[in-house]
Amino acid sequence: MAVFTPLSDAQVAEFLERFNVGNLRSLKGVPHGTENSTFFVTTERGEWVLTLFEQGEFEDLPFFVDLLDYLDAHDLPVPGPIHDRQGVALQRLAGRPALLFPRMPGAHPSAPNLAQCAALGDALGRMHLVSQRFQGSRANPRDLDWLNRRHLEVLAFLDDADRALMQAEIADYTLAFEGISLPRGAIHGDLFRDNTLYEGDRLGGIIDFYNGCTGELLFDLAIVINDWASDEDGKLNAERYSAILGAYVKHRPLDAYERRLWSTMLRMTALRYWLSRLLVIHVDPPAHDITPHDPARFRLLLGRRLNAEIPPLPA
Ligand SMILES: Nc1ncnc2c1ncn2[C@@H]1O[C@H](COP(=O)(O)OP(=O)(O)O)[C@@H](O)[C@H]1O
Ligand SMILES: N[C@@H](CCOP(=O)(O)O)C(=O)O
Repeated sequence: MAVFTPLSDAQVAEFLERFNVGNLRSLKGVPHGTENSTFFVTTERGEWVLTLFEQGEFEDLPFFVDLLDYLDAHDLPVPGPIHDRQGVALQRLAGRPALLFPRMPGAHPSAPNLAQCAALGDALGRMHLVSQRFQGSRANPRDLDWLNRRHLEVLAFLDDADRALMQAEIADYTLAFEGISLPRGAIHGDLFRDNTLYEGDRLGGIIDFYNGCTGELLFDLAIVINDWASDEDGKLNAERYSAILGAYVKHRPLDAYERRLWSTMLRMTALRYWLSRLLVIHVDPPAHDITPHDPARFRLLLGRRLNAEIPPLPA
């Protein structure tokens, strides 16, 4: 269930008059979102996605609009927000902040093949190349400071071994990253398979930029590898790993510090999701009735990254 604020045809038809997108033909609530109300809208001019923002930091919405405008202008496969006849993207509808997007083609890849992995690495490399010049700024809401602060709230829910592991890991990351400055820019921040759409091997779109921020580019890349290149048992799949990274480094080669901190970043981003999922279950239950993601998946990934050799990075 992901339409938290229902909309009538009449409301949406009137809303569309603000834009130059044609007249409403059909409106359909999207069932599988988790945070916002999402609708597929068809007009005689095309297909659109209407998002009503239900929660989160509304003051960050202008950052997301600017970032998507910027990436769209640089030919990245993202839904550039539609601006109204006055040039304004961010709207209000049914008492909620609202954005209208083009509907991107395709479906989420649950088991991406190597061509799909390469397409993702290529797009992410291109994105990070240009995102270093993006002028907007939003601190990474899930950075090491956040880990240091918020892990304290879940320690009581862990067994002794996991509690010791989480504390030792965060202490290790704090030491490893101290005084080091990695290449930074705008990042997606949550680039899981279900935030992409593919038509066959072609990447049709990268969506859901609401964890987008400015931070370390390597953080984004490590999130991608953990989700896209891990097998069911949590081990890294060497082929998918090489396909993504090989395509990525053609656009943005990694520097010496990034190479040195790569395995630490893979562990840190695994722990980031272990922690955020534990927080959802034990500390901040969602406002709506949705099934929480399983923290055990990222506990497993963290264990694998600690105990198995990480394949070499491509040159
Ligand atoms: N621009 C888009 N093009 C195509 N489908 C989209 C687009 N934006 C969202 N969707 C679809 O709507 C679903 C929910 O959107 P999303 O922004 O991920 O919401 P939530 O943050 O609530 O999970 C996505 O999984 C996707 O299927
Ligand atoms: N994709 C994430 C959810 C988003 O992360 P959050 O820290 O903003 O909750 C997941 O799979 O857990």
